[in-house]
Amino acid sequence: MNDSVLEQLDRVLAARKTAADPEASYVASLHAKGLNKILEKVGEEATETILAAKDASDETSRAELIGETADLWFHSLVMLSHLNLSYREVLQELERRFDLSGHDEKASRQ
Ligand SMILES: N=c1c2ncn([C@@H]3O[C@H](COP(=O)(O)OP(=O)(O)OP(=O)(O)O)[C@@H](O)[C@H]3O)c2ncn1[C@@H]1O[C@H](COP(=O)(O)O)[C@@H](O)[C@H]1O
Repeated sequence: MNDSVLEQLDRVLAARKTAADPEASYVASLHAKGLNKILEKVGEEATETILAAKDASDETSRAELIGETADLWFHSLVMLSHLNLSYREVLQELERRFDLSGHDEKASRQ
């Protein structure tokens, strides 16, 4: 597999935005319902992630936290796609902050 999962998902999300039946595709149904519905889902998944994290004591609940975080990331990607943005801009921003922080140098000095 050459492409990352994010890259592959990005392509699927782009295709669902323009050429998919909302009856057959969950992502197309979110786009058809509009930004407010997508933001509602992001909020719901963020709350579910927080609740799962507060209860992440054993293997089962930690697996639930991973699942909720995946739902949150997924719905955040749909939100970005709806607004003609993608994970790439977010990664660029994280890279920029990482470069600015001089992270490696600081850590090795401690
Ligand atoms: N990664 C996901 C993914 N993660 C979560 N979900 C869906 O997100 C929803 C999560 O919402 P909830 O847990 O609140 O469940 P719900 O009560 O059914 O949701 P609502 O009725 O409130 O909308 C579920 O319907 C999940 O199926 C996803 N749906 C799709 N994908 C990816 O998106 C691709 C395109 O999907 P389609 O557009 O459906 O073809 C797929 O190939 C997958 O790779």
